[in-house]
Amino acid sequence: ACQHRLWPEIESVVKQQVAWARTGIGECGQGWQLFAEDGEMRMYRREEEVDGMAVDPLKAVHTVPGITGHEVCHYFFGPQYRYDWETTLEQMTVLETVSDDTLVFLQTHKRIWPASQRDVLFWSHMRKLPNENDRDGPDLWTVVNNSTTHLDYPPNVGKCVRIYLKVCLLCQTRVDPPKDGAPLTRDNISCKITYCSVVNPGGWAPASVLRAVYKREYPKFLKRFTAYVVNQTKNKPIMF
Ligand SMILES: CCCCCc1ccc(-c2ccc(S(=O)(=O)CCO)cc2)cc1[C@H]1C[C@H]1c1ccccn1
Repeated sequence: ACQHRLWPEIESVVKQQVAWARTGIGECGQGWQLFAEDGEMRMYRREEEVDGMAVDPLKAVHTVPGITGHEVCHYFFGPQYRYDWETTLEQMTVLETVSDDTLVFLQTHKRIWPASQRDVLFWSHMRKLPNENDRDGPDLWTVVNNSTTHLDYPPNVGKCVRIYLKVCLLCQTRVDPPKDGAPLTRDNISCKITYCSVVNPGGWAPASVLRAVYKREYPKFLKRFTAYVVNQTKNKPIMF
């Protein structure tokens, strides 16, 4: 995979996205609005427009007991699970298997009235990262999704407007070992999740419609996805 045409871009985008995900909300400077809260989940957005279109950056943080960062990234990255948790997905195709940790997807999402239907073409890369802050702590895991091109699927040819996105899911496992030195169970682990996304809707869509869609869909997506991972892993050995 190191000699693949996408490799240089993957390297630089992953480093940039992970650094961005690691930057706390406070450090990011002002402009972040908390727009959704549910238990441990906090969702922030910043109102930004490009060519009159809302492309509001989103940053969500969540802590989920009983699962690891590797498990969260495994179920987010794997195409075989996506229809189970991605409610707005209409069609998903793996266009290219670059390597076992890098895929190219084409997805069409359900049309959201009154905007026209959207599709998105992106590479998706999953990677384990060394835990810089705590050398003997568990590693971090990340999945980065970044819009790309594919000669056979030029944008805006069919009925769908091509959107452009950059997404980073960064996961940090936390282990609280049992006092009595008993073996680890899922009661002793939790995962701190940071989900960052910037979605450019491609063609025109009213900012009010886009903002209403994001406000409704993002909290739903993160809650449904994390509940899915808890349910899929609860009777399986812990995947660190
Ligand atoms: C007028 C609406 C235009 C935008 C429609 C649209 C398209 C793609 C996407 C999207 C595509 C990929 C990702 S992901 O994180 O890489 C996971 C893999 O699927 C995430 C979100 C979102 C939305 C917007 C529905 C809104 C929405 C928001 C969160 C989740 C689902 N839907």
